[in-house]
Amino acid sequence: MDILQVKALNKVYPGKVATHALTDIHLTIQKGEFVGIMGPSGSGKTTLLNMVSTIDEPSSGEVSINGSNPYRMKKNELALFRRRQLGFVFQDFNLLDTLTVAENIVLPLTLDRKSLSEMEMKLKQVAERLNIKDILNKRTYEISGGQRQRTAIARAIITSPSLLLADEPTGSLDSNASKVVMESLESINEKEGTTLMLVTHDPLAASYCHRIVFIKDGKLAAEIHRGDSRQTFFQKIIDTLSFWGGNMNEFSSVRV
Ligand SMILES: Nc1ncnc2c1ncn2[C@@H]1O[C@H](COP(=O)(O)OP(=O)(O)OP(=O)(O)O)[C@@H](O)[C@H]1O
Repeated sequence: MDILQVKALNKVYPGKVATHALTDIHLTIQKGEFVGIMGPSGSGKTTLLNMVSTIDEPSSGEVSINGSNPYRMKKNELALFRRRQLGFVFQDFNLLDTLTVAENIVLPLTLDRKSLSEMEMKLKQVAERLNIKDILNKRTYEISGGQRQRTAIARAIITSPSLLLADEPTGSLDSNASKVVMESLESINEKEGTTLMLVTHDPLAASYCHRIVFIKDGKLAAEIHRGDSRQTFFQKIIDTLSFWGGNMNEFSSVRV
């Protein structure tokens, strides 16, 4: 079953000199897949993520998520659709410092006016999955970067979204915390069957994906699939990045 279908997608940013950020993108992501998007700086990764997350509108083409085209929805319908069908994880966590970890996590359910017992049950489930049970009563400034990102992931999955979108989720973390965060995303994908789309510069983070789509100058340039070995996939990612002209200085030097 297709969770995401992107067809003939184009995005032009108008201006004195218009930027053709995406050209004729076709991309399908099936239920349960874990797909990475990579490419050099300015290649169009964030633009693609913004079109899928409905943050910004395509200039032409189609986006379909779980069978619905969000760009044909009215404003209220779209807000509800985003809250129920999509989960977001960002580089800088986007947590509210005035709330505890638990309050941050249940925020989407509060907005949906779910009962207290349902919130407590779901909070327990996601906190166990992300291994953050012991920090639920802390404020977000009292926990580490890796714990903050796991809190953000817990908040993103508490509504059981059809598609979890992650934009550089390890970008602000050291290599140990990155590993724990990527293992958490992998476990959510494997155990909950959550479909994931991840934008990253980091080959190590990308090596957790099943499939990586490379973008160059706004066009799809290559696609590689992971076999049994993450180590081999990591090397394949490095090779593909250097072949497609990414500046290797942009990529982290971590090793599996
Ligand atoms: N709001 C905007 N207005 C005008 N041009 C934009 C806008 N956002 C992005 N661009 C341009 O579109 C192109 C693609 O940018 P995008 O941010 O999608 O790239 P990226 O691959 O995510 O880059 P990075 O890895 O550096 O984040 C670039 O040339 C960028 O300058």
